[in-house]
Amino acid sequence: MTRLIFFGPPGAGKGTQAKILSEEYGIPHISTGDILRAAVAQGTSLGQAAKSFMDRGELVPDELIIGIIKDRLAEPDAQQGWILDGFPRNVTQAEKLNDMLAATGQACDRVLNLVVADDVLKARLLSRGTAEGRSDDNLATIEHRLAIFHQTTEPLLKFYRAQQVNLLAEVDGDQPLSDVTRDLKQAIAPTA
Ligand SMILES: Nc1ncnc2c1ncn2[C@@H]1O[C@H](COP(=O)(O)OP(=O)(O)OP(=O)(O)O)[C@@H](O)[C@H]1O
Ligand SMILES: Nc1ncnc2c1ncn2[C@@H]1O[C@H](COP(=O)(O)O)[C@@H](O)[C@H]1O
Repeated sequence: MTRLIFFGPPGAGKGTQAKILSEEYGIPHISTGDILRAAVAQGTSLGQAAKSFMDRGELVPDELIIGIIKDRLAEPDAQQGWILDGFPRNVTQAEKLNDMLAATGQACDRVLNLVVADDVLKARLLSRGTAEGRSDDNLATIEHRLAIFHQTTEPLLKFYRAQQVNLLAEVDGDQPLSDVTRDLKQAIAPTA
């Protein structure tokens, strides 16, 4: 059973690595950002409610996000484990996740913190904006997303550090892709 949270700032490589390891471990990659972008593209009520927050680089209100995660974690494919990417992003979300897991006798196995410096992140996100056309990958919104990360999301590290010894592991995300994957695997299963 593998239940993992990929943690880190925008552009740290959470999605890239989650895709690789979800295939390797045979567990779903659950990205709240991907779910929201799909909802925006489909014009659903969730997408309409989330769009202006996403365009500004603000966090979408907790009640919307928590509902998404609750429904997604109840799907059959999520019963054997998962990789969360982009959730939780504040202490309220982390507490709700703990409550949801406790209600079904589950727990997170590892929180993997991908560490990358802001100047590297900015360069990565600007080039992703050019390559993939993600509308929030413009300089002003990138800078705001980084500020929100440092103000609101990064304090979660203290929350997880206080939860349980060895729950949180730090990985250098500023290395070639395969080295990051290797270090993540080592942090997930140190004896493997
Ligand atoms: N180790 C790496 N070295 C160089 N570039 C990388 C590395 N990992 C990811 N990238 C590139 O950086 C960009 C951001 O990566 P990715 O989308 O995986 O980040 P993320 O943490 O999921 O970001 P966000 O939270 O904004 O969605 C992508 O263009 C990706 O190809
Ligand atoms: N967990 C979340 N809480 C609030 N808002 C969220 C969350 N996950 C995604 N968002 C919104 O979507 C964009 C893009 O997210 P990425 O994880 O970078 O793909 C983010 O800026 C929030 O507006």
